Amino acid sequence: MSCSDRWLALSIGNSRLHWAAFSGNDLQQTWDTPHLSAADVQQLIATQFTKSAFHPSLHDNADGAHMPLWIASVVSQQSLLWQKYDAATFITLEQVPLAGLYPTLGIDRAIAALGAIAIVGRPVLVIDAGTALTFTGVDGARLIGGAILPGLGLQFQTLQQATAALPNALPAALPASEERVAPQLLPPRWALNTTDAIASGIIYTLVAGLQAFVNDWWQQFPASPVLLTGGDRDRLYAYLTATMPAMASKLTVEPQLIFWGMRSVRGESLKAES
Ligand SMILES: Nc1ncnc2c1ncn2[C@@H]1O[C@H](COP(=O)(O)OP(=O)(O)O)[C@@H](O)[C@H]1O
Ligand SMILES: CC(C)(COP(=O)(O)O)[C@@H](O)C(=O)NCCC(=O)O
Ligand SMILES: [K+]
Repeated sequence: MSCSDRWLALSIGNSRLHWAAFSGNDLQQTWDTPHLSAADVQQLIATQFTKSAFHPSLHDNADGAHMPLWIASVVSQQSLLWQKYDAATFITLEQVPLAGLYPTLGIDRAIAALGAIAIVGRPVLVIDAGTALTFTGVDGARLIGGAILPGLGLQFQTLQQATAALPNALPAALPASEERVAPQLLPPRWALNTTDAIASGIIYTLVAGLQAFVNDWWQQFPASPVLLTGGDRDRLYAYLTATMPAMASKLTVEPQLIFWGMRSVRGESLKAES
């Protein structure tokens, strides 16, 4: 692969930015950053992403050509900052080859569904445990539909913000090695202190709701793969494993769905050009 095959994928979510460095179709690195200021973006463009604080894999990006940047954003204030970058491509729903998309569907959901199709085929259900938690189901080449609710972090935050006496009781994340096998991370359902009571209410309700959506999906599409992605995927998977191990064992955690989807969109777009 020559340097000119390198490109960046940027998925702009409501909490943060998700980056991937590709060489052609090979995903080489992924990392997350906070949302950027206009000055940050200008500097990244001016230095062609080689700024030391940015990402080590890009330090040798010095071949002169502007690094292609494919952007999928659900936060317009953040994507607008890249509008003057001549090597940026903004992915829109028109570039997603699925029928039944409605105009206000989040591009992240459409692209994650494409990514899921690319790796496991269809029908497939994507659960994105991000700022919002979303269900997005596709069959054949059509969006079946989905649902949106406050994500795990947001449920804890909003309860704290809207009440006078409640703390933010989001349990600390476990070290990665322990995350998938840690039943002790669950609070008792019938809690006897405030922190546990909040965690119990949010977590047991969330996993019960998730089970209801997944079971309904499997009634319509028996044995369809169900993929779990987003920043809270490991935490949620740990809760599911602890509460409903049989269901959890049939779900697949896939951190990079959005990038597989962006790779598909780019591939189709390059094919159409040539
Ligand atoms: N470093 C982090 N910064 C922000 N959120 C994080 C971080 N690590 C884990 N999370 C969890 O990820 C969730 C956000 O998911 P993510 O997929 O990153 O968001 P989005 O794509 O909507 O910006 C939060 O609810 C939070 O609990
Ligand atoms: C539902 C979302 C807020 C999820 O965003 P995220 O949690 O990934 O930051 C985003 O996909 C969005 O703004 N969707 C538009 C509404 C819809 O999908 O119907
Ligand atoms: K997301």
